[in-house]
Amino acid sequence: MPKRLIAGNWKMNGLKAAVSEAETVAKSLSEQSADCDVLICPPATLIAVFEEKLTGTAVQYGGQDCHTNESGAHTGDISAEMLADLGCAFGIVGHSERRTDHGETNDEVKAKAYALTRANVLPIICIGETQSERESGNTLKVLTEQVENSVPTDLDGTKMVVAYEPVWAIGTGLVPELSDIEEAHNHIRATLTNMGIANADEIRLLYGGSVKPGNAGEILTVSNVNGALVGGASLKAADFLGIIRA
Ligand SMILES: O=C[C@H](O)COP(=O)(O)O
Repeated sequence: MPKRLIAGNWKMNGLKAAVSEAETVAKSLSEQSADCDVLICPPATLIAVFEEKLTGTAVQYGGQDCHTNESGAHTGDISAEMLADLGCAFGIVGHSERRTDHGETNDEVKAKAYALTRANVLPIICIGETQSERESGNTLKVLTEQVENSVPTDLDGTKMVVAYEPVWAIGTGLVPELSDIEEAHNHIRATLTNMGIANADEIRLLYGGSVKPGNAGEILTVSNVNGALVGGASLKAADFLGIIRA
């Protein structure tokens, strides 16, 4: 079974003072190690501060998005190489907020995953159904389509992470039944295997959507759940540590 990954996504939250929360997490892990990898993806404005404060600690850090090109005239964008330059271990791509706010397609998400791989940054590829897709009984169909079209087939399974985030569970306090999470994760694993991806059984499948200290323990026991992608609860060290220790 792959080593668990507990990843925090700060989204568009956090000024410089917030880095102390990440430092508190790192200090706690130095006093008592955790049986999982720990990652925080701050806003791009803080990545250089993370490099300064967290290099050499047990807290890895990463980006929330990247451009597909290495450099060029793309105002406001950041390349995978720029993330690598600051020591980012991972990069999130295809988060539902990027798909919604910026109209990102599966093809673009896949291209971004390749860009990260080019720069030796591990992609965390996000997928997940909307509420209406779930209500119309199309959850597994949507997941199949997203996995088949967002995940590169020629990357080794140890070199990527897939995050299942039901869109309706993000930031709402709503969480699927554990049996629904299990069905989705088993389906995602089977789809990745059917795609012929090498070491598909080693791909870490994260669950994301209203993960809190109080529900993380049971979610992390679900078959084929190899970690969590945490939004709101990753902003405060106490909450994030509660999930890491769950
Ligand atoms: O990337 C993280 C997810 O969108 C989950 O966010 P949340 O934990 O605030 O629901």
